[in-house]
Amino acid sequence: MAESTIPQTRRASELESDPGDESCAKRPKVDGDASGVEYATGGTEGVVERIDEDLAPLVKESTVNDMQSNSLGSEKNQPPKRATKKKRKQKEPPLPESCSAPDVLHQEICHLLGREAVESITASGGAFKSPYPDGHELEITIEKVGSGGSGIARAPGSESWAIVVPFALPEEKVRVEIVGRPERMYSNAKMLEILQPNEAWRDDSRVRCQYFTQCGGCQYQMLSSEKQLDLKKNVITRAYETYSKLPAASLPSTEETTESPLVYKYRTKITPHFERPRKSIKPYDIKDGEHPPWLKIGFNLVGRNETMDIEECPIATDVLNEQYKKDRKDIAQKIFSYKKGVSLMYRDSLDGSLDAVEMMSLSTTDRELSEAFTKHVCVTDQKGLSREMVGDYLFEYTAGSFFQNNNTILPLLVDYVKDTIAGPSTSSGTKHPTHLVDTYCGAGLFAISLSDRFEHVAGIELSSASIASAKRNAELNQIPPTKISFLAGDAANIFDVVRSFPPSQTVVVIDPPRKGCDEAFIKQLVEFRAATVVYVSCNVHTQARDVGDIVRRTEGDDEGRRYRVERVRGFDLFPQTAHVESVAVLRLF
Ligand SMILES: C[S@@+](CC[C@H](N)C(=O)[O-])C[C@H]1O[C@@H](n2cnc3c(N)ncnc32)[C@H](O)[C@@H]1O
Repeated sequence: MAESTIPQTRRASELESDPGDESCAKRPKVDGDASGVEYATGGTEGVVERIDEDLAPLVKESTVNDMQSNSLGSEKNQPPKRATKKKRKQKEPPLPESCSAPDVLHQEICHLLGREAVESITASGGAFKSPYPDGHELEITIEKVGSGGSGIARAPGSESWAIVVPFALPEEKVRVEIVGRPERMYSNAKMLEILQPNEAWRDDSRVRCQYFTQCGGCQYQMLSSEKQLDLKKNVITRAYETYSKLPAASLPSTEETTESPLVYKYRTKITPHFERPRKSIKPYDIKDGEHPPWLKIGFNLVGRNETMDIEECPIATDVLNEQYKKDRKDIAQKIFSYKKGVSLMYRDSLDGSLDAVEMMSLSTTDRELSEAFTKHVCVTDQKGLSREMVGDYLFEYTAGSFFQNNNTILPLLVDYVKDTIAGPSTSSGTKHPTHLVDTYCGAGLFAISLSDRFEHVAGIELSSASIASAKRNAELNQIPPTKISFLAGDAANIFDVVRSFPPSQTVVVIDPPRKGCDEAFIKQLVEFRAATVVYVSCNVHTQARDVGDIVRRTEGDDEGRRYRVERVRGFDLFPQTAHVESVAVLRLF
């Protein structure tokens, strides 16, 4: 197993091209070639770190400042206009793409201010006309927490403007400073002082990280676990209300969010980054142990595309922090040798010194005694091999490719899917489905973990590296190829492969990246009409959109076989942050 003390690095721009890292946008169209050919992809990652969804800029240019400077200037004292220099009309930025983080926030602001009011202000050209300039200080009372984790308030004395404040809680009276240009119907603000805390929710003694409120990674460290779980449940409910477009009566109540067994030290992958020194800094010998004050290695500052220096991350596992701290020293020593900015990768793995086949052949007692099942190491090479157990199954995958980032909650997630597949028992007893299709299967997490319940299992995944891992994982877990098969390709291609699977005895698991499923996939899924569909997602907004689409497409079916949403539940894969993993179960009736 590749385990390296020198971090293998690549530029942030390369990481950003990973398919799994795409933030939610318009439903993707299928690429020209959907023929089942292999697509070579790099590593993938379902959850984007460091994003502050509430503060993600809608547009870079054209805000009220520009518009006002164009419209408010008095004609009297202006020099005569030159006939050749025509004033360019400022265009308002387009609405954010449906389901994107800015759109989710926009919908929440519409809900707060009233949709009609927002529409009429937008029609009159006032959507970017803030009552406040950058730097203005004021006192406000927070009304709610947005899905991205920030507090949202109505501007005092104004029914038509909102203020978004990270780390502020409902009912809190806070003094804030407006930062930056206005966004559509709101200003961003930073909290200066909490004048009246929400004592029922806030307890700052819970905060474990010295960088909390500066780093953009966590939003909720001041909250109890129960409150975090509750907020995430509400995010799911709101997402379905807003994006599924299904009648409220047809939706089940969102179940209680499943808590992560570890709420700190759970994160098994982190990707801190740093920039090369500015050209104005002349190279010099850095003393042993010195960390130049201008060198920032870490994660983004909240709401900014700027790195802050971070020595450790308390939500990451111990082995990751140990290796990272060591590497920071090495990087500082040789910082002038870097010609480009670098994204580092740290992946927690079981120690790979014992051969995987040998490891899996150990008896239960020997497993309990063997370090192979307990000793953790840190893998820093994107192409290195990482290894982890989920329940009784062993998974190996290349460290830079997709694997879920919180090992402690995975058995709970897998068991929920397993139990829910069985369906409600009937008077004639429950007949368990016999066939499983795992789409967007990565290294085979669901296909392999659920395989003991099925006669035949098929998985599909775009990344050929992940498919190679899935095949190897099936072997390691002694699942014969006559029972399980994996295909590299676009998810929609699986429906050609599983023609022999009886739909009434088949479960389809869907676990796409943040952008959700494309139309070709949904169309074929609906045509296939599996008895049960389990949709796992790290972006509940695209999930709600897709689930609504699936259900609507089966309305009016001649044979009356429609999908209904039977269950929806969140899993807290990312405690202390506003992210939630959501599982929806659709059953054909
Ligand atoms: C959120 S991950 C889920 C992986 C896996 N189910 C797991 O839990 O480990 C999404 C996966 O979808 C893959 N993917 C992205 N676009 C795809 C497509 N069009 N067809 C098939 N797989 C795709 C990514 O490579 C990534 O492995």
